[in-house]
Parts: sequence; structure tokens; C-alpha cells
Amino acid sequence: MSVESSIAATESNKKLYEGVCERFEQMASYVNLDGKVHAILSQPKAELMIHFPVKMDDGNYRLFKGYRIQHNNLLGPYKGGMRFSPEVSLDEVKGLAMLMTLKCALAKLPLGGAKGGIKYNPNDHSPEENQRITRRFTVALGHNIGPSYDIPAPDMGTNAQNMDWMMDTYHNLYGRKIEDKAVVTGKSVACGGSVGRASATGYGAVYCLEEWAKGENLPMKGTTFAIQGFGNVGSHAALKLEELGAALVAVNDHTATLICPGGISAKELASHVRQHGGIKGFMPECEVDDLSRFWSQEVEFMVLAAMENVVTQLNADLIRAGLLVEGANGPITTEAEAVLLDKGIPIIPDILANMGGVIVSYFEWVQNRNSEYWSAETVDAKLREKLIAAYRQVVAVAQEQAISLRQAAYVESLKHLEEVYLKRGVWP
Ligand SMILES: NC(=O)C1=CN([C@@H]2O[C@H](COP(=O)(O)OP(=O)(O)OC[C@H]3O[C@@H](n4cnc5c(N)ncnc54)[C@H](OP(=O)(O)O)[C@@H]3O)[C@@H](O)[C@H]2O)C=CC1
Ligand SMILES: O=C(O)CCC(=O)C(=O)O
Repeated sequence: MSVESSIAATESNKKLYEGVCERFEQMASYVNLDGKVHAILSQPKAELMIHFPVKMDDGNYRLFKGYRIQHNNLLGPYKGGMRFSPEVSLDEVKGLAMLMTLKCALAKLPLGGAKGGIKYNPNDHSPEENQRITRRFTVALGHNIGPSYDIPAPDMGTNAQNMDWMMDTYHNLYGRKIEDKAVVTGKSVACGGSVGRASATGYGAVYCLEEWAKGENLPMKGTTFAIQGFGNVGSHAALKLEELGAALVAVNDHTATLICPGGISAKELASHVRQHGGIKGFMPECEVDDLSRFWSQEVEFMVLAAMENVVTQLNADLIRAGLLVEGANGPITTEAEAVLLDKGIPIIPDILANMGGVIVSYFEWVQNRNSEYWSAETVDAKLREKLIAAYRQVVAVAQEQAISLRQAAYVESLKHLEEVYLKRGVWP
């Protein structure tokens, strides 16, 4: 990474944390959050920063930096993904961990909030090195994770394979009971993962979007959508939208931007990305250099499924989508959100739109602890039920109080956390 992009990444991570704190403060004041609860939630309970050496393929050792931020465990064990990216920083994971607490509370899950990761680019390493990095990180985390204490899951740059390695390493170190495989979720199905976890975040975002369209009397068939990020969340959201009859007309990732008014097959694109690691080369005739053409697409839906702070004051004005869906965490800055809401573009916020992942992670945890295996139909039906209940509740609060969907989601979440804190008693 160049010095400039490294500085830009640090700025962007600082902005994510600042943005999450700003929204939290604004809504804490709006709901008149109890002072003690406010004080507790405004900081993580624990911030773990670890350095660990890993042997590279050439025999040399390299030191890696990892994080785990445990924001809150009032409702249950700490829960949240592990991100492997060169842009991971303390501020980034602090912001993401707070979002996890709010998300789990909004989803009414018996789970708290955490986030972690390693500052490195997995694409620069061989599978053997990635395996050793994941395992050494798990060793370094030691008893700071556990099936009843803190349960990691996949996030950007990690997948079921990383979770299998983490589970196996933890199990070899401390595993005594069969349910110890619940130390992480998002594992492969063969290793105890839940069917439907890999697609849960993307599908969940679409279930919210579908509800919104129903509310607008907008049939899905014949609509168009644009999507940023074609990894786990983006690809599954696109596949589900395609299944519902919507057409993908614009897509962007790190490697390219494709714009094709005649439609792009999400299914074939997903297979191309599995083979080539990015969208570049799929339809060379549709590749464009100018990213502003992506942002200004006139589509019914735009799904943001890459990373934080991609919509800023610099591009918010260009956006002409009928609805923005935050599959990623924190993709829209607070300043950009003001511009978009002013333009009348609704936003389904991250803690609602992407809660499908942690909901099915919870299902996986329950299955592991009870040695159960649920069918794909059961998982999908339960996911839909939980998501639609949360979506409708948020919409009801937004309409009743004439506030945005994000504000309503924060109201619901903070009220739930406050109620539990005050009933349990927090300040002996
Ligand atoms: N996985 C999950 O279950 C959940 C994920 N999320 C959030 O969703 C987002 C995406 O996560 P996930 O799909 O798992 O991650 P992946 O690593 O699977 O995919 C990320 C995608 O975003 C693209 N991308 C990354 N940076 C940029 C950029 N600056 N511009 C354009 N495209 C970019 C990547 O492209 P390329 O490969 O070319 O770099 C890739 O297509 C994150 O914010 C994550 O926190 C939220 C809830 C759960
Ligand atoms: O599945 C999980 O436990 C957490 C997923 C996650 O990291 C997120 O929702 O941002």
C-alpha cells in the first residue's frame, strides 16, 4: 500500500469510528438514555491488541498485529466477525464492535458485540501461510475467545476455511466438550457450520429490500439494481435479487466497474469471481474507468456490500437510486447520509440490513450446542421471520416518530439494552 493510500485508510477508519460514535451520541440523547447505560456503551469493555510471529514459506518469521474488541456482553457472549485486511486498525474494529452490540440488540439475540481482525492482506500469502497466520492468531487469542465467552465469525477477507482452522486450533488447545466447536460460527457445513450461513447476510439484505418494495407496491420483477462489492455479501444479495426477477445492471469491486443496461448474469459473474478473484474480465466490453458512472446509475436499488465510508460528500450528490441498502458496515458517512435523506433517498441501515449473518451465526451456535442439524428450509424460514419482524418494528418506529430508518433502528436497539441494564441493575 502506498503512503497516500495508507494515510487515506487511517483517515477512513477514524471516520468510521467517529461516525458510529456520532450516531450513538445523537440517538442516546434522542432517547434520553440513562446516564449509566450511556457511559457503559460509549466505550468497549475490553480492547485486545496482540502481536504474534508466523513462519513464512521461505523460512523467515514475520510479526503480525491482531485485534479483538469486546464491546459489550450484557445480552450474551461477545459476538462478531474477524476481518483480515491491510486497513484493519484499532479504531476500525472499535467502531465495528459497537455496531455489533447494536445489531444483536436490534435482532433480539442473546448475544453481545465484538469485532476483530489482523492487519494484513490474505491475497498476498499462500494458503499455507494463511493457515499458519489464522492458527497462530487463534493461539495468541487464547482464552479471550470461547463458546460461552466470545465467538468470532467471518467478515471481510475471511471465510469458512478460516473459521474451520480457528475452531480446530481452539479445540486442540482447550476443547473438552462436543459443543466447543461453537467457539466460532460461519464454519463449513462439514465442520459443524450451519447450512445457510454463507448466504445469510446477502439474503437478509434482500429480505429487507423486498419488504420495502412491498410497502411501496413495487413488484420486484423488472426492477434494476447496482451492487458494490461482489464478495460474500454482495454475490449472495445479487443472486437472490436475480432469483426475484431484478436485473443487475452495474457492479463494482476493487478490480473493475461493469455497467451493462442489458443486464449482467449474477450467477455467471459469481462463478467468474470464484475463479478469478474479482469481476475484471467478465464482460470486458462493459468495463468503464469512471467510477462516477457507477454511483449515478438510475436504478431501483443500490446495494453497498464492500466496506465502510464509500459514500461520502464527494459522491452522495451523484446517487439516483430509489433505495440504498447497507449490506456492508458503515458504508455511508454521516455527512453523506444527510445529503441523501435530503434528496429523499431512503437507506436501510447496516445494523438492520446485514443482521442476517449474525442471526444465522446464532442458529449455528444453537445447533452446535445441542448437536442438531437444521435443514436449509428451517434456517431460511427462521431467518426470514426474525428479519422481517425487526424490519417491521423499525419501520413502525420510524413512521410513528417521523425519523429515519437508521434512527429508528438505534432507538429500538438502545431501548432494549437500557431496559435490560436497568432491570438487572448496573451500578452496585
Ligand atoms: N460476511 C458476513 O457475513 C458479513 C459481512 N458484513 C459486512 O459486509 C461487507 C463485505 O463483507 P464480505 O462480503 O464478507 O467481504 P468479502 O471479503 O467477501 O468481500 C468484499 C467485497 O468488497 C470488495 N471491495 C473491498 N474494498 C472495496 C473498495 N474500496 N471498492 C470496491 N470494492 C471493494 C471486494 O473486492 P475485491 O475482492 O476486489 O477486493 C469484495 O468484492 C463488510 O463491510 C462486512 O463487515 C456484515 C455482516 C456480515
Ligand atoms: O456472524 C457473526 O457473528 C458476525 C457477523 C459480522 O461480523 C457482522 O454482522 O458485521
